[in-house]
Amino acid sequence: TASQSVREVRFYTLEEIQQHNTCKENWIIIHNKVYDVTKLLNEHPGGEEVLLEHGGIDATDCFEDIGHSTDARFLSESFLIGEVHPVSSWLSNWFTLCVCVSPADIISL
Ligand code: HEM
Repeated sequence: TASQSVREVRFYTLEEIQQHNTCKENWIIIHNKVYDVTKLLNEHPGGEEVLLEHGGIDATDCFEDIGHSTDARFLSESFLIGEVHPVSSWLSNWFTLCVCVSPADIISL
């Protein structure tokens, strides 16, 4: 039916994404999209270390610096679970610009 073809976007705040950075789960952010790469860890050709290092945070620069192939980008789709909530993302950028700290630092206080 028509309703089934509509893909809903699940939004996550940066705080929620951080909460899934545990020894059991590994969520990362690439271009404002959220990926649960827990099941990729063992199979990632670049190793699990780089993914773990970016758990709960933005891995866009690292992902792009490596120059991932088209295949890798296609593969990433299967780990996509949502997007960073726009307000959360905006606030984070604002904090980083104006206060030179990330909200994650404040939350951890
Ligand atoms: C959903 C996310 C990701 C997927 C599906 C993925 C997939 C892949 C694949 C298929 C390769 C083999 C080379 C290629 O096809 O381009 C690769 C290599 C690599 N990836 Fe990823 N990757 C992801 C995220 C990341 C992130 C976030 C980082 C860095 C923090 C990273 C770092 C690397 C490195 C260092 C290599 C090795 C490059 C080399 O040996 O020349 N990857 N990845």
